Amino acid sequence: YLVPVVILIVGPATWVEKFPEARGTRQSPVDIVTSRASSGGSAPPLVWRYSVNHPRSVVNPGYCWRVDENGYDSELRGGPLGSDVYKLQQWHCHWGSVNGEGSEHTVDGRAFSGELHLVHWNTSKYNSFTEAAGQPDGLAVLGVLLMVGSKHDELDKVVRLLPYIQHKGDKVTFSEPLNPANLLPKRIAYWTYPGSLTTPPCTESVTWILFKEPVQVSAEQVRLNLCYYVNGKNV
Ligand SMILES: C[C@H](CNC(=O)c1ccc(S(N)(=O)=O)cc1)Cn1ccc2ccccc21
Ligand SMILES: [Zn+2]
Repeated sequence: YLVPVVILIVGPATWVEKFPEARGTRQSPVDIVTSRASSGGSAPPLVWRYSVNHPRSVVNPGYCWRVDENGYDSELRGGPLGSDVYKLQQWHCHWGSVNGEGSEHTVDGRAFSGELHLVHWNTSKYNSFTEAAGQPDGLAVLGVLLMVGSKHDELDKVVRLLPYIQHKGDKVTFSEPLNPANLLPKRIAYWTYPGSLTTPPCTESVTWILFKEPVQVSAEQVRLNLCYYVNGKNV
């Protein structure tokens, strides 16, 4: 007898049907082929300043976790961003189900255990994040590659709250001082390219800035991230 084979394609391959942007010319993530990257030339330095003492919310959006900055002031400018000033809207992470394959971007074909995204929007040109999210120069995302190593103290301020947001839509607000700049690597060399949101609607509105140096997080911190987002606890 013939076994009915139902191939359920719910991943990126079907996104094009619902989100025409996903068929675009600047889709993210990409594999960074380091030999083809040009040197930065005379780009101005990338500069950032974040607010530390304000209430933040950790949300379970249904994949990994997201920290909302709740509109508090911050600035990202310079580098590939021309003369525009961008503001941090939220930051979130992407983990894989198995250690060592969670990152979205790969470097010379190599994946990392996870990837942190600090999402900024262009306040020089647009009036809201949602408006900016639809514009080619609307967003700038700092990408940080995560690898298993020593425990990350700043990230732990979020990881220790994960048990309280086990289900999709859960949200917990905390006011412990936290400096997003401490999530970035010590050396700030980066690759940059014009890309898109990596999740639907995959809008081509992101100037990607991916730091070359990975940041270390402990195996326990990866496990905690995984156990709340892999066993379907957040559905
Ligand atoms: C942005 C909004 C929801 N998506 C995001 O905020 C988002 C941010 C960063 C990434 S990543 N992984 O690339 O850093 C992915 C998604 C979708 N959305 C809602 C209204 C709206 C209007 C135009 C375009 C998109 C719009
Ligand atoms: Zn992301």
